[in-house]
Amino acid sequence: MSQARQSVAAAKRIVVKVGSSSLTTAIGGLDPSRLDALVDALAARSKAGSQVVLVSSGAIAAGLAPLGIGKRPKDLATQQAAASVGQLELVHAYATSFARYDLTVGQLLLTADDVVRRSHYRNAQRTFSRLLALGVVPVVNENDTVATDEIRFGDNDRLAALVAHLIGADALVLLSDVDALYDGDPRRGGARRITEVADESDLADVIAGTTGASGVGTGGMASKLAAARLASSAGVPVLLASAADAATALSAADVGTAFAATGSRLSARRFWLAHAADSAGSLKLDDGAVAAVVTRRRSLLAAGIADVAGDFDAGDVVDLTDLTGRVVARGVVAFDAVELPAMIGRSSAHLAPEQRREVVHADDLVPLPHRT
Ligand SMILES: Nc1ncnc2c1ncn2[C@@H]1O[C@H](COP(=O)(O)OP(=O)(O)O)[C@@H](O)[C@H]1O
Ligand SMILES: N[C@@H](CCC(=O)OP(=O)(O)O)C(=O)O
Repeated sequence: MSQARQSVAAAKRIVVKVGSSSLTTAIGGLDPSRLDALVDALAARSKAGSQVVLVSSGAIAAGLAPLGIGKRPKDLATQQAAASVGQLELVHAYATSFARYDLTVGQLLLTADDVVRRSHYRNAQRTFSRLLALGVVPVVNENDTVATDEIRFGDNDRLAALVAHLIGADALVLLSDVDALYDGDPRRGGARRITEVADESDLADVIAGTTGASGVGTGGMASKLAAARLASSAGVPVLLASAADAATALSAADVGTAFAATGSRLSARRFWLAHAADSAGSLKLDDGAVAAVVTRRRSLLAAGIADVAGDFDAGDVVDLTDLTGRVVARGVVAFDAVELPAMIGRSSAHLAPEQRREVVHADDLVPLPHRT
């Protein structure tokens, strides 16, 4: 059995994400028998001593039937109305279902702001940890009713990966309507199941579609793959499996696709910087500066900057790119955007005394893995 599967089986703290398509019926609305089957598996895990956090989609899908709407609406206002009605149905169904095992659920609705702003990030961390200490099963979703297009996570796979790191989970399980990652969309036939992903090379031939079969979810396999990469590169092993296989998936059986943790666990601050924070602009680095910050983990000095874009203030997060525009790192910038153009390309000796300091300090800088 692979290390990743063992980690899922042994995880003391585990985040499980389930997609809309795994909770709803073909004619719309929640499917109580599928929801109960999922809760059976999660409750068993909880009774066995693990802390379980459930990230559940399905608010919009669950709201369609009560509102007499036939298919997933395209406009944001109707999606929000459906989520408003559906989220209530969803948590009520979970509360009732977990109560069969004397387990209490708590609802946590997050917006992107809750992880983008550092003070909010810490606050969310505290809430999770208190809920878990109290033996509650947190049921998490995006706060769809207030999220606007600009501030949306947009997909719960990413939200689940962020939550897994936020709470220091030992493993992340992504449950869907498909039983594994394949090298191509299995609906087309001839696709091969990927059982283990040890590193990026195992994903070289994989084509992940951006739409699901059900029409009720978002993002398709592409968003699951992105989330699995995000979590595994930050030290959290991931198992992607079918919701119908939840019980076996949680007990290390050979189902689904297991992603080994590739990177080391980042501190909460570095993870936030790399994956959650909004970037307010970018700095284009020459080759020497890229090598200095990415390979040698040095601070970024004005001399290595070739160009500045965006309207940021000192203290904002910016992307650092190479000369081709590829993002190689992110960091907290120490100068306002208006001040930098006159400084870039100059060595310290040619800068005013108050400008002779790092533009991005090494402690505030995270290199990003190269993605093809
Ligand atoms: N390479 C792939 N491997 C597996 N499934 C894929 C792949 N490419 C596309 N898909 C499709 O993605 C779907 C899962 O996405 P989606 O329905 O959005 O899930 P959920 O609602 O669980 O978030 C599968 O049903 C499958 O048809
Ligand atoms: N927050 C939305 C779900 C968004 C989402 O990512 O959906 P899915 O692709 O089914 O996991 C909802 O509850 O309807």
